[in-house]
Amino acid sequence: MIIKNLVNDLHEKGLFYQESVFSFNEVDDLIKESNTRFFVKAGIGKNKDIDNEIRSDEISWLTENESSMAVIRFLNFVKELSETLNQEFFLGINDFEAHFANYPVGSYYKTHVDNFRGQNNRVITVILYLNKEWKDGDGGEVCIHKNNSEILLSPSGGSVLCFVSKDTLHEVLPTNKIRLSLTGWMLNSKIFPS
Ligand SMILES: O=C(O)CCC(=O)C(=O)O
Ligand SMILES: [Fe+2]
Repeated sequence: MIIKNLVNDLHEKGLFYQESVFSFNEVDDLIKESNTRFFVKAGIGKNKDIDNEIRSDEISWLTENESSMAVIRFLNFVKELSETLNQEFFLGINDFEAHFANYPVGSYYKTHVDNFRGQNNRVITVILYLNKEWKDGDGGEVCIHKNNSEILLSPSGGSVLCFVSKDTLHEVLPTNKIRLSLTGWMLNSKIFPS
């Protein structure tokens, strides 16, 4: 059901957001998994330049051989979604990349689209938020800029946000609490030179 709603919303609005897609148990397992991992400061663009003016989160990429059941559940969710999107819209999705992202207090990610200049192999962005008990005032909302309006969404635990990567301008507002997520991109292999 979730997958069907998700595909419909992506088709009609280029955007899907829903709370409680993953349970608090699943969120807990992913938080535990993130605590075992090594994070590095996130970079910008192909060269991974560090620029604290643009983004100040820390990330830990998933690898080819993840063994945590919680991560595998997330990957299976993405696989089912990619297969459905390919069947319905021939998007040619054939790969996936993802990282945990940890935003320390005060950090943010300024307005951007999710493709490096001259590349558009990121087709759909999928984010699972891992913050239990997120309240108004905690900041860290994701802000989507669309058709001259702004949509503010909470990074509350278990919520999933998906959008079309190439033309969705978005940003992460400064967070007042540590903010954790699992962020990924469904890829197709087409990379066009700039
Ligand atoms: O965590 C979010 O809400 C968005 C993160 C983001 O825009 C990115 O990692 O490209
Ligand atoms: Fe992004």
